[in-house]
Amino acid sequence: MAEQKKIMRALAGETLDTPPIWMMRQAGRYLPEYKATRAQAGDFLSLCYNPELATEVTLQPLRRFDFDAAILFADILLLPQALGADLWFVTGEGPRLSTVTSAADFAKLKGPSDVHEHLSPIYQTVRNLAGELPKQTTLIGFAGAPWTVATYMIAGQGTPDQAPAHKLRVEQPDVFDALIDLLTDATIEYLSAQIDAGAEVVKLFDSWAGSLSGDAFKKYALAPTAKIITALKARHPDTPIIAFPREAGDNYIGFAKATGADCVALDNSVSADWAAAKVQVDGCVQGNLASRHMVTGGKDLVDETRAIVKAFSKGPHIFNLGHGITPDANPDNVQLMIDTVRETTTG
Ligand SMILES: Cc1c2[nH]c(c1CCC(=O)O)Cc1[nH]c(c(CCC(=O)O)c1C)Cc1[nH]c(c(CCC(=O)O)c1C)Cc1[nH]c(c(C)c1CCC(=O)O)C2
Repeated sequence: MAEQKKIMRALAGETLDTPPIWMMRQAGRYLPEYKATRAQAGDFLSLCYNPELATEVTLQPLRRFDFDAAILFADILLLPQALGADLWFVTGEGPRLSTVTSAADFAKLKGPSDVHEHLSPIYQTVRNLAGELPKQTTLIGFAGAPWTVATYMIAGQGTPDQAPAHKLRVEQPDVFDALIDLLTDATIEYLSAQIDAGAEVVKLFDSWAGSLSGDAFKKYALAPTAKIITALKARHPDTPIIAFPREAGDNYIGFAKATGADCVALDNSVSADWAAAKVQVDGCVQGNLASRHMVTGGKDLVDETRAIVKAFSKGPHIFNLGHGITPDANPDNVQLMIDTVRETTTG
């Protein structure tokens, strides 16, 4: 058997001497070459839907840095667009969507298996990448988790507290539940097609999971994730799945077991020592260096990177940031992080 890629070994539960590394938003505005390709595409969405240029920006960080994975260049909001929502990005502000706040709005959306034609350029990008990536590099596909995607569809934009989504959840539970169910089924379709196109791992981003608690967390973060993972495992039993219930806090405990995820990605609000004891006991974890170190660098970056590698050294671990790298980051700090991880022996 050919030697397995490091990420696949960690996801299978192996403890490695040095953890594999990749970085959320590794293709992005901190790289001048990304900005140049985005300008060539015209705007962010045109870049996402252009397989040739989306392939190019996915590969750009790998030319600079020896990462163990590439993540498909796309966005979690392409799925709502495929379901019929209007989507546009306001420069300097972020995404805007047509809103879903009533049964009538919901009725206008398409069905789960109607998404493929709209998303076919994304599948083409995955096919391109599967053919072009170096053989030691793992290709990660992704989607937003239903709750997080719903927060954008309901509010029509990002919100600090997800209040419009909570309001719909409480005041019109039938509409809210129908939207979560539709997103759950459409996400199964979308990720399954990414796997068919060549994604070796898929990741579910639940960026706003931390605003759910108690039964609401179980019903809208945990249960949809479990349903998606169960359906994907039935169709693609050998494809590992990473779940990222960001800022879940104590709800990280038991999340992998309850959902069937092969790996739980950790934000940087939890300490690595706590997560090693409470979360890594169930399997692979990913994370959890604060993104600000990619801006500030120096001794602080080195110390914190070493501490994270050490804390997770007794079990399977994929080194990553706790959230995406920001546009003001310095690429030299990314190299310093990689060098530090690989110089820190975990034995
Ligand atoms: C919530 C969310 C979105 N998108 C995503 C999430 C979940 C992860 C998270 O919490 O960050 C996920 C995402 N977005 C993007 C990727 C590509 C893969 C990667 O490099 O990680 C991934 C995995 C590209 C992107 N998605 C976006 C950019 C910046 C767009 C640009 O070039 O102007 C990139 C590279 C835009 C985007 N897309 C979204 C927002 C809120 C914004 C605006 C904020 C910002 O500008 O950073 C929605």
